[in-house]
Amino acid sequence: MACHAFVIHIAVQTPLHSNVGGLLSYTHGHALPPGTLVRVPLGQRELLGVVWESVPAAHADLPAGVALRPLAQVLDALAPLAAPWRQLVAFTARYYQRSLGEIAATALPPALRKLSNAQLLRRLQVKKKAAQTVPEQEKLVALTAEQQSVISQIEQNCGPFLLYGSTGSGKTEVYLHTVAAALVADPQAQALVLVPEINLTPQLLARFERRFAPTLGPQAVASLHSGLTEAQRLQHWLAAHTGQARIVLGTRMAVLASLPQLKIIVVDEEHDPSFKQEEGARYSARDLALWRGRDAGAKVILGSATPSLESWYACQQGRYQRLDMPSRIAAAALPGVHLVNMRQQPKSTVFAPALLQAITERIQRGEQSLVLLNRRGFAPVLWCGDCGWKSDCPHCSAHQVFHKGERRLRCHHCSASQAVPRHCPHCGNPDILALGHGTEQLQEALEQVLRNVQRPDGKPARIGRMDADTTQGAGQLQAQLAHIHDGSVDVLVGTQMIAKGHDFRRMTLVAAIAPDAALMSTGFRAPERLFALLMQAAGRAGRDAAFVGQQGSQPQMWIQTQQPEHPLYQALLHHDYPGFAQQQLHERQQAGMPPFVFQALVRADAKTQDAAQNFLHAAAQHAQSLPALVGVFLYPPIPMAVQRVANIERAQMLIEAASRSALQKFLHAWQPLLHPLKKQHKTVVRWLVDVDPQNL
Ligand SMILES: Nc1ncnc2c1ncn2[C@@H]1O[C@H](COP(=O)(O)OP(=O)(O)OP(=O)(O)O)[C@@H](O)[C@H]1O
Ligand SMILES: [Zn+2]
Repeated sequence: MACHAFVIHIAVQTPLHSNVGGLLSYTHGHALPPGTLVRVPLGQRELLGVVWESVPAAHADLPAGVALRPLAQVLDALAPLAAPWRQLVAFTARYYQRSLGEIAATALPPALRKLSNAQLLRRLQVKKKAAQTVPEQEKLVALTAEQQSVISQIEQNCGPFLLYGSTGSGKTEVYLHTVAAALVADPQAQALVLVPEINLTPQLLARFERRFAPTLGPQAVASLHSGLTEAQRLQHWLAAHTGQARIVLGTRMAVLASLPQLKIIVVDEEHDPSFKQEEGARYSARDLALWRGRDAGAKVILGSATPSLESWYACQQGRYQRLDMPSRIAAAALPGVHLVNMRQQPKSTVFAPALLQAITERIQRGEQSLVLLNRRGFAPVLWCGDCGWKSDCPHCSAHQVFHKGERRLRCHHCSASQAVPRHCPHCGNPDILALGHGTEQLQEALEQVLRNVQRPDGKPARIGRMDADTTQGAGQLQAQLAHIHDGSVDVLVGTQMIAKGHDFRRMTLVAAIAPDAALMSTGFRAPERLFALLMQAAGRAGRDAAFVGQQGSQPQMWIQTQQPEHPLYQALLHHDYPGFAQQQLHERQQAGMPPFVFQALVRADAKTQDAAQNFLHAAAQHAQSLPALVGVFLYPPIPMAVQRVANIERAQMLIEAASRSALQKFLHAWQPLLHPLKKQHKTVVRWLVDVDPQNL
């Protein structure tokens, strides 16, 4: 008996939905500090878990007849995860309606699951010996007046701050300075810097390393993102947990890192939708950063040239402090915006002649242009003019996209692919047409029309492309970015991935080829997203005032549209984010949409649409008996916009409340009723709750 004197409650990731609040109990000879990592048996397997609390067996209040199993192993090579980290995990689980164990497992590096205590100990020792080269100290630039003023505001106030700074206004320099100030003020302090996309990490990482590694050592800056190997991710996570890493830079997953001395958090491009995790635990890294900062007493700086309407509104309410940097560095001009009325162009026009002329002149002068189209592949659909056949995905309610280079049709929802048919599979017609355009086709078209255009060195123009298809392989992304920076690409065709964050120095023209498609989209966030995308894209042009001046060039943003009079484009014409935000917030308030209401979505996936909707109807029925339903509105279940994916029918039900706490209270009361419901609806494959959903 003495050897099992304590019952230890452990956060473990159990099979989905089987255990809601999710602590499992085991026995151990003595109490363990909360946050200790352990390995526990579950069925036939052994899983990683985190100690939540230890209770003397005599007081454990267990149901009679339950025999607990002992812990398998205590990983005490590692210091326990600190209380603030556990609070963050607990908050995330509670707020996003997940189990503690799932969030803890999401937050820990996967490699930890496989290591024994002895192996872990070895890792910790090896890591200390690892020698790395220290980059050369970067030369410090003189701060602009706007940068100075913002930095001193951050020093003197608590925040949270919204750094509303123009594209190319030097926000990165503000981050570097405020991080440096926090690290100097406290020799143990740690900083967390979040970026939306993995493709933005290499250059920012290099920047932080050049600034900090010479003084703090090569291991002071660590990165956390999905592009790391399991071994790297473990090593970087350990560096953060042990305090050796003073700065952790990463994508949304980094917000859950163990940072025992966290003093400052930066969320760059805070408006970006990628901060929201869209599968598993659907958390918003930006929102968690704000919670974590408040809880840990760390300053939080959100930065953007096109803030989210949520953050903009929070400033208006006085919840965040807004700091402005309206000017670009070295008085560089924002690009002049040209709206091309495509109603006045022949129907088949892909590039307006005036745009091609402007691109041609830039190639001849040795400047770069960026051509933006948010659709990869060659054409979104193949079509037979004789019988009306279309390249529909057999498994999804979507077309399969034509990828010409690969000679395949590929579904962007389920990844199913097949060879491109030579004849119409229905009627045998050999003339199948590619409808619409993707980035692959634009690249081919530009290679064709610009084939006789020469660069200043007499060589033919080079057309590059960057999208999810060209950047899959290891190192491809960095290699392609390097080509753009060293000037070996003259025109770059790409999707939204190249439109934001990058500091391209030789780019003087950006063109959005067919942005109207996004205007037709039904989601209420579509205008906000489109405006941000276009303004960010425009922000890639003319960043280097000296280069523009020496070239005698003019930075330009071209927009090809059927609706030049649309208020969104008119606001863009004047780079008027505040005007656009005001108009959008007004509309949202009138229509009762976020940030004026709070939303959650329940989704059900099933073999048939009826089954999915029936589950949601039953869920709504169960809600009627709950007192917490007061002030909460349940909309009727509807099919999702893409109704079927991989042969699974999907339905959703929107839940709305005027206050966050009313919504949370309701979800907490309701969720326990939904778990048993799944058992009654056998054809429901899965269901999930998405709190503060971004895609409606
Ligand atoms: N004080 C300064 N003096 C000279 N150059 C500066 C200064 N501050 C920043 N820069 C340079 O200005 C350029 C733009 O800065 P940065 O990339 O930080 O812009 P940003 O505000 O993050 O823009 P975006 O929102 O488009 O990402 C960079 O090349 C940076 O090195
Ligand atoms: Zn499919």
